[in-house]
Amino acid sequence: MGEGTFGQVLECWDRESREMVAIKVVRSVKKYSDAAMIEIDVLQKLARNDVAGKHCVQIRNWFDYRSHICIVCEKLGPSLYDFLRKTGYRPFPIDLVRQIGEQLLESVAFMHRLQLIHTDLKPENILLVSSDYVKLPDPKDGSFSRKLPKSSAIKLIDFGSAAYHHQDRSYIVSTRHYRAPEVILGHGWSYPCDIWSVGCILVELCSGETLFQTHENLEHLAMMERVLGPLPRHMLERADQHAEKYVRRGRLNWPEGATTRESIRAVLKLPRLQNLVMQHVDHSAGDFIDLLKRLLAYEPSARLTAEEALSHGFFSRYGDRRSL
Ligand SMILES: Nc1ncnc2c1ncn2[C@@H]1O[C@H](COP(=O)(O)OP(=O)(O)OP(=O)(O)O)[C@@H](O)[C@H]1O
Repeated sequence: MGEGTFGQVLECWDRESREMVAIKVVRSVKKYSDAAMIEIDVLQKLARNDVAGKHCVQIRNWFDYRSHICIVCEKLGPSLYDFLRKTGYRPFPIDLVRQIGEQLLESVAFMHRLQLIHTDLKPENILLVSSDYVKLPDPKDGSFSRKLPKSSAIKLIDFGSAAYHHQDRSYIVSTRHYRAPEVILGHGWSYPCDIWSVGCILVELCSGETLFQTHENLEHLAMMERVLGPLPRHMLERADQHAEKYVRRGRLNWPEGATTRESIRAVLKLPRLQNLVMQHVDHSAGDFIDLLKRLLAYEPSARLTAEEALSHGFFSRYGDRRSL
């Protein structure tokens, strides 16, 4: 069902419970086995606290097979990334973005209440519960070629990088595109780094494209400034020894520090957040833009918490319609 540096996820038939399950078979390398044991611990804690099992993938069992840690979980559907990829990166309608966004924030709020930070939220780690989809008429030509999930129900997976609030929080976290500015600038991080990732994910669902498509720190920060406005001086001035080279006289060293002309062009090509959203959303665009600005606030302490975000007008002003 999936493959990575950690090992493989296999679809299996559980003869005792008579159901299909997903088994994560971890490579027999100490680094990965240790991470898997942490993931098991987190999955068990989540399961104990989420009796209805609606926020996160449910662990069924685990065992050690010839020094491969195997984690047995309920079988879920495709990831949001897989769904987008298979449908040609076609943006999701705003009502679907709202339903997914609300559940995502509920799951993040649930983790944060348990003092857990996911640290690797991205469309690959958000799975649709069901693989069923509906075909809808394409507004352009009327053909039934537009695929959407039949149900918007989602759950989080991949707790291998989850961290407790009280742990050391100085190392680099998150997959590049979903990484918060305080992580890049080496300020240390906490719950707000998950919220930044949620902001990036919601933009991606509504546009079909990764918001910050980059592989380099300075270019990444320049992209943020292009979409969201200038980074505050006090944040730039607090950059650690690895990041101080991105700052000159209290501002981002851009475009002077760019490595190529393509890089400058890639940044210039990006629209402001407001324009980006307006290109894809008709109704409720105002509420959506306001929510995104608060999820993508540079200053971590100014960013909404998951709980606060759930009370935002983008969710409260519209009815809850789980299935389309
Ligand atoms: N319960 C599940 N049901 C269905 N598919 C799953 C399930 N768990 C994992 N997968 C698939 O396997 C992939 C890898 O799983 P997971 O993200 O847990 O591994 P990982 O080591 O953390 O991967 P990564 O290298 O992306 O961090 C997922 O992206 C998903 O496609």
